[in-house]
Amino acid sequence: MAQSYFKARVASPVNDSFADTAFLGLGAEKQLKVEDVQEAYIEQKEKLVAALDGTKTILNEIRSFNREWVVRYPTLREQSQENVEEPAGSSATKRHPLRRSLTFADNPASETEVVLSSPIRRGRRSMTMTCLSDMKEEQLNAEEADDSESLLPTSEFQVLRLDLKLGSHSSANDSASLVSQLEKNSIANLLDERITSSLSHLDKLRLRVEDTSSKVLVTGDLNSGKSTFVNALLRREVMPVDQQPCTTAFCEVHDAAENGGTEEVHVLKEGVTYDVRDEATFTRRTLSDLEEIVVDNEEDHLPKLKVYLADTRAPSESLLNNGVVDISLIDAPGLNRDNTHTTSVFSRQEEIDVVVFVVSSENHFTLSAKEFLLNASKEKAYIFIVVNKFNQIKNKERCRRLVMEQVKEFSPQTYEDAEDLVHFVDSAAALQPCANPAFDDLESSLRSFVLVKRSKSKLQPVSTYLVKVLSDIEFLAAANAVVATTELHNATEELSQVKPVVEKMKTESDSLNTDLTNEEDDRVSAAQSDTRKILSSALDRLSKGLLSVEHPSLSMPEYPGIMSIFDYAREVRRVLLASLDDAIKLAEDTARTTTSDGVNHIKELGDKYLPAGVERNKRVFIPEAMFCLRRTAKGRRRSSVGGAIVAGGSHGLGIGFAQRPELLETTFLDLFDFPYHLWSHFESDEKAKAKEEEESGMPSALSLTGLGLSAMTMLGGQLVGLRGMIECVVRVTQLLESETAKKWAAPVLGALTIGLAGYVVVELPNTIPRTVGRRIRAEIGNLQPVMIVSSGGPRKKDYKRYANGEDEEKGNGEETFLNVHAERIGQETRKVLRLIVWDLKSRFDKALDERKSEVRGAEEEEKKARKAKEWFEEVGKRTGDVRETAMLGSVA
Ligand SMILES: Nc1nc2c(ncn2[C@@H]2O[C@H](COP(=O)(O)OP(=O)(O)OP(=O)(O)O)[C@@H](O)[C@H]2O)c(=O)[nH]1
Repeated sequence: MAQSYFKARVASPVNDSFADTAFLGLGAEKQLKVEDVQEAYIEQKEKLVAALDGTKTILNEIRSFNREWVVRYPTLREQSQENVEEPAGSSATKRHPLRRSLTFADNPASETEVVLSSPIRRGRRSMTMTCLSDMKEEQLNAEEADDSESLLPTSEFQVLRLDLKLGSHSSANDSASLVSQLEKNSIANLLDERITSSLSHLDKLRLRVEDTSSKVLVTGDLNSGKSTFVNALLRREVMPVDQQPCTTAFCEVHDAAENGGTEEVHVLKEGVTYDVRDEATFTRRTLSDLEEIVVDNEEDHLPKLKVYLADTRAPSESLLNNGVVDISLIDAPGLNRDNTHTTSVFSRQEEIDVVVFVVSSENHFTLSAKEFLLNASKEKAYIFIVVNKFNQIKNKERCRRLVMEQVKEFSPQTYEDAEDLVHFVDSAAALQPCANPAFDDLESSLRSFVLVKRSKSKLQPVSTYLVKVLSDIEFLAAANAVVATTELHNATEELSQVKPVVEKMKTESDSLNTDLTNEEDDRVSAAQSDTRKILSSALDRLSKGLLSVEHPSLSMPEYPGIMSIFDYAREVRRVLLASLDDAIKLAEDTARTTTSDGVNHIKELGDKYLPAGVERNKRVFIPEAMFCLRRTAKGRRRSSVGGAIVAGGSHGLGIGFAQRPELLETTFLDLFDFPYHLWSHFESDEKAKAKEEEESGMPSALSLTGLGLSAMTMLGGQLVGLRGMIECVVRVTQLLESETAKKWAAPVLGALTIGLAGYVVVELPNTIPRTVGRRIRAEIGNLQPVMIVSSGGPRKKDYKRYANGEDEEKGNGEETFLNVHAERIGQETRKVLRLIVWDLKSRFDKALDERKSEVRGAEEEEKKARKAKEWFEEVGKRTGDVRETAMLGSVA
């Protein structure tokens, strides 16, 4: 297997084993070692390829996971001792060395205390993070002990770093303003872009690892002697050399064997992939054209050349024709020529395996040189340094010392291996035929670095990059696992609070409905029955000649004397009717109180059934608004708006009966309730007949007789009680039939007349209120018309029922009166209660729906957070494993 990595045998006529040892310039006894190195290289290369693929898979997974769960970009900060609060009950006296403050770019103000930990797995460590609040003291102590023997894991981004200008120096205000600019999603997008570019770099690295050839980039400051150095390696003056800056192209020097043994120059065409066998991809030129092609090109157009050279030297001496791997030497433009050139060189260094940096011993490292080297050392731990033009330096030791100090600064690992990697030579002298041991030593080291230590020169950069990316992923995964754990806790906590509320509300929904229905029905029934009681008692009192209800502003009129008896009867009628209005008002006031109690109780039910945090009904109930007229938009008074019911027609409430002209009409019957007296003496059919007459308004013969007698007695200047008058007529008739009686008739009649006159004078003032009251009570059923109006307009049915009791048993108008008012007041009560009941029900239903959706949301969050937590933990572990593979692959 190792053989396949040796240079194509067609180009090397010697046998394998001889070639391997001889070409490498090693003794035959070292042959075994070379093969071992090749074997190890292949093994390491395969591991690295696996690690590369594993890393790509993980990065791709993070990208797609980033779409469903926004991956957060974390920052870890050391804490100052005084800011640290120990967890309650902790006896720890000193702060945990791995304790950090975890913040996120999208919310820098919020910090989570975490402890980094590195569980030992197969001898390697991979980072995990635990919230301090989730850790027990023993765990803290164990971590501390563990840490004392180990290195801290990487906790800062190296490759996936986003330039968000965040850091320990940013003030709280800066952070706060940053939050508004950098939302979670935009940071996630930036991270996605960073991952994408890292993925494309991994692709390049993979190609490089798979590529059996090695690319050696020769770069350095302008005029430092790069072309001279390449010529010295080739022992030919091929690359144009000038005292003034001249190289303005990338010249990639290959063994002519790769071009069928022909020495020539291929100028690559832009935009097409170069193929040595496809002339369409390049322009063929001769070596003598090289100077013309390389020198003075436009700044924005640096041609790429393939220069094929036949190195006539033995494979043991030649770098190009080495018999092991295809090597290409790239002569690049000087770094500090201008920006365009420098940037181009910077970008090329990513795809090459070995950087040979040529520095003039006269100038040491310039600023651009240091910048380039610092950048290159991020990936390439080892850099081959050629300190050129060394012969002309007088104080060579000082030059060595100063150069080495600088090397140590930008690449400590190169400094460690300085004997092999840093060479002080004179390239120009190497082109002379005389011996140049320093350059020979450099050449041997470079051959060894490129050929034998390929794992160091070719694989190490890949491994270094991979380890950095994987450490970043571990950090990212660990921090996001903390976020997911916190979100999981939050969701679980929210669920534990909201779920019981929803369950309670679900079970209580029915009982709330029952309570509300009962409350409404009970209050309406109470209002109706109170109305009945009040009005029924009012009618009873009326029939006894008393005010329906006691009222401070209402009293029975004084009896003015017999001469104003009609006026008295009219006034009595008006006062009694007004008192009936008061009774209705009293019934309404009682209903107001009942409704008010109902409203308060419903509010209490709201407090009982509505969960905390739900806004209560803040509307204030105004009882006075019940049974009130409201004005319409046009200013017309409506008998009812919103269900107010008007008793008393267009006169409105409270001035109903007492203002109705037909009710105020006073007749002789208010003085002598003739039918009433007749009922006491005649059979029931007569009673009905009389009542019928009264109702129809057509007096019968009897009532006419009564009327006639009343009129007669009034004409005589005296009033006689009806009962006495009738009795008198009956007795007189009986007496006239006997002779004895005829004798006594005249004196008896005279006495009777006197008695009757006395009775009228004394009794009549007392009987009028009773008579009028009884008559009003009887008239209640015949009221014409009483407007019963609801919010939907007049209700004909009620109108009729009240008007003539059509639906009721005839003559039961009083019952109808009670029913209509009980129903009216009940309706108004129900209307108010129903509104507040509806409000409470809707609040309850809305709150239940909201909490149900909160539960659904929290369940979804919990599910997502649990999945994310498990996912990040799994990715963290997997990344740790891949990192181990990547690190194993780097053994030189
Ligand atoms: N004495 C001495 N002169 C050298 C050495 N190397 C290069 N020079 C001279 O330095 C000058 C520049 O050499 P180049 O090889 O063209 O330098 P370069 O770095 O390729 O130049 P650019 O490609 O233009 O950046 C030439 O005059 C060389 O002769 C050396 O090792 N010793």
